[in-house]
Amino acid sequence: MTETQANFPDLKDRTVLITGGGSGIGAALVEGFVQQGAKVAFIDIAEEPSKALAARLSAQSAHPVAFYHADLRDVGTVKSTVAAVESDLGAIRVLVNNAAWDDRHEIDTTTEEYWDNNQAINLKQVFFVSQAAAPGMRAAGGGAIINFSSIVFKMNPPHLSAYATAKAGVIGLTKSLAGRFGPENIRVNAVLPGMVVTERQMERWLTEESIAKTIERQCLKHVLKAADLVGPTLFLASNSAGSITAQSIIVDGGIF
Ligand SMILES: NC(=O)c1ccc[n+]([C@@H]2O[C@H](COP(=O)([O-])OP(=O)(O)OC[C@H]3O[C@@H](n4cnc5c(N)ncnc54)[C@H](O)[C@@H]3O)[C@@H](O)[C@H]2O)c1
Repeated sequence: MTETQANFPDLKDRTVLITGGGSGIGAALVEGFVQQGAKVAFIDIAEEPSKALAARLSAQSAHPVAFYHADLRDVGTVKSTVAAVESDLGAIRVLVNNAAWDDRHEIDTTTEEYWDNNQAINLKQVFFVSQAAAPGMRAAGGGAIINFSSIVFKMNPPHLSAYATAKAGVIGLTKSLAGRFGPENIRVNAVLPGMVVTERQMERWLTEESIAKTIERQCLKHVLKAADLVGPTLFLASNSAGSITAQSIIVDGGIF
């Protein structure tokens, strides 16, 4: 794990919204922005771990960490939750679209309902959260949106067709939003993690053997942890990346 010691003074007191901030990479991002002195809000569907995280970090934060319980698949809920964040913390200047659901499925048995649900969490909400946050960013003079994609869509994954489709879509969406919002000083970039070993990944998909196989493919021979995504995300959110937009940064230890 690489710990970030970076300090981005312009992130201090900035309103930051992170989707899926209750666990895994999202929770590390919430903590990373808190350490910069930002006003951090996060949305998650998982209530208990999110409440615990917000309580733990609020105790060490310059600003209380605000958790909003919401299901991002519902566009009406997205709109009302973003409006609540703005009303409580002011215009969102940094948006990190991190929430996702990396479920595996068989092509032969995939239903229309499954497909639509998968796109709703992995792609559709990324557009609608961005749409909801953009007017406030624009009125405040600009901002940064960071969308979480994945390297997996480049790897021909046999059981992830819906997720891989959505994650490739996130790249297209990133470039389109960057084109539309650039004149308004809103930068939009994507981050593509490789294999990041989180508690959930260990519970659901990873084994010691599969981890070893991936490390073999990486140039860097260490296991990537959630904290490894914090530095690149802070950088893209900060004024240090002020001329970077419409880009994708791969954080995979050197598989691609
Ligand atoms: N972990 C990895 O190896 C890896 C690899 C490549 C890309 N990524 C991407 O990085 C991001 C974070 O990955 P992670 O492994 O921490 O993900 P995760 O699945 O562990 O966490 C995602 C968070 O989103 C929340 N969430 C899920 N559905 C929701 C909904 N309908 N409404 C609101 N919140 C919801 C979950 O409760 C969870 O807290 C994701 O976009 C993922 O696709 C992760």
